[in-house]
Amino acid sequence: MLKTKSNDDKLDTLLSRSLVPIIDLAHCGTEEVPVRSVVNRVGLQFRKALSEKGMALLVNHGISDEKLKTAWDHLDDFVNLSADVKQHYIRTDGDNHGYVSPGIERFDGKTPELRHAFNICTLNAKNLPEEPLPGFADHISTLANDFKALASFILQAIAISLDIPHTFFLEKHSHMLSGDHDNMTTLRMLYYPPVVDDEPGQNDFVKGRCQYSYQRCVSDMPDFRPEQNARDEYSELDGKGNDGELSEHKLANGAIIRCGAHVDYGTFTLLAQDSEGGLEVKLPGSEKWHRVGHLPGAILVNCGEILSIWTQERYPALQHRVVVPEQEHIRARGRHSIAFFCHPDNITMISPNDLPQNDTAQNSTCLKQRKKSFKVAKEKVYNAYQIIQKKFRDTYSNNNNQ
Ligand SMILES: O=C(O)CCC(=O)C(=O)O
Ligand SMILES: [Fe+2]
Repeated sequence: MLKTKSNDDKLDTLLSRSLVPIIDLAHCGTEEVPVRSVVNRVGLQFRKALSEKGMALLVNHGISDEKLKTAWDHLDDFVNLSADVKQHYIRTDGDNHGYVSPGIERFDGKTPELRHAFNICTLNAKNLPEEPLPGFADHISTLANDFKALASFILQAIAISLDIPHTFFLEKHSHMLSGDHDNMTTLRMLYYPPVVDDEPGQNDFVKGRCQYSYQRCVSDMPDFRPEQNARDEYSELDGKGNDGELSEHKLANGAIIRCGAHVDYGTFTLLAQDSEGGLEVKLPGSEKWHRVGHLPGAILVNCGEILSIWTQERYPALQHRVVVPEQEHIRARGRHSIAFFCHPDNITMISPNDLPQNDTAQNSTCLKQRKKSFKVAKEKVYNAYQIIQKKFRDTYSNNNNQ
C-alpha cells in the first residue's frame, strides 16, 4: 500500500480499536542477546497490559509472516497424508510430542476439539515427518527455535515488569524444547477444518480431510471491528443471569466449537493466527466474551496458570476459546494457528511465595486476591510437571475416539 499521511492516519485509527494492547519489540525479540533498553521498555508495557488484560499483541517480534504461513503449508501437507502414514507420528500418553487428530482432546471435558494438531517438544528432528515431507523438519525446527528465542525475550521482560532480576524466569526455563522429560514447552501447529453445514459427512472430523487449505490469510488488513457479539446478546435476552457464560448447546452452530473455553497451563502462550478469526477472550474480572480480531503478522502473548500462581494473580491467566464463525462462507474455510506454550522446567516448584518481594507487589491493589492464592498455595505446592500432567489427564480423559 502506498505510504501517505492519510493511509497512516487510517491505520492508526484501525489499530486504536484493538481490544489488546499492541507492543512493538523493535525487531529484537529473537536476538540471542536482546537490546536491554528494549527489554526494559517492553517490561514496563507488559506491567500494564498483562495486569489489566492478561495479554498483549506483539509486533516487529522477529518472526516473519512468511515463515508462519510456510509452517501452515507443511501442516496441510501432513494432514493430507494417508492415515497409515500419519499413524507413525501420533502423540502417545506420557510424551506430548506428535500428531493429535480431531476429536481427541476435550478442553471442557465434554466437547471434542475440531482440529488437527502437531506438537513439537524437542528440537531434535528425529520424530518429525521428514521422510514423507522433505523440508518439514528443517522449517519447523527453525521456527521452534525462533519461538524459543522470543519466549526468552518475554521471560526477561516479564521479570523487569515485576521489578525482579531480569534472569529470574529465564533460569527456571533453561530446558525449553530439550524434550518433555525436562520441560513441557511445546510448539503446536493447528489446523481447524472447514465446517460445512449442508453436506452430510463433511463434518466428520474423524476423517479430517482438509479442504480450502490454500486459504492462509484472506486479508492483509487489521480487523478490529467493534462487532456486536451475537452470543452475548443472546445471553442477555435469555435473562437467566448466567454471567454471560453460554453452554455449548446454545452456540449458534449447535454443539460444534473449534476450541472450548479454557486457560493455558503454562507460564504464557504465544499465538499466531491466520485471518479467519474466531478467537475470543474474557478480560480479567469479566464474564463477557470479546473477539480478539486480527493484526497481520502479530503474535498474541497471553498469561497462563503458572504465571498467575507465581504473580499471585497480578497477571491473571486468560480465558479464551475459538468459536465457529457465524457467517457460513467464513466457516466453510479452514483456519490455521500456531501456539507456543512456554513452560518452566519440570522440576521447578511453583509457589506464589517464590518471587522476590518488592514495593510494587506489596502495594498492589490485588492484595485480597493474593491472600486467597497464598492460602491455597500453603496447602500444597506442586512442581511444573505435576501441574501439567493433571491438566493433560482432564483434557484427554472422557475420550472414546482414541
Ligand atoms: O487456535 C487458537 O487460536 C487457540 C488455540 C488454543 O488456545 C490452545 O490450543 O490452547
Ligand atoms: Fe489456549
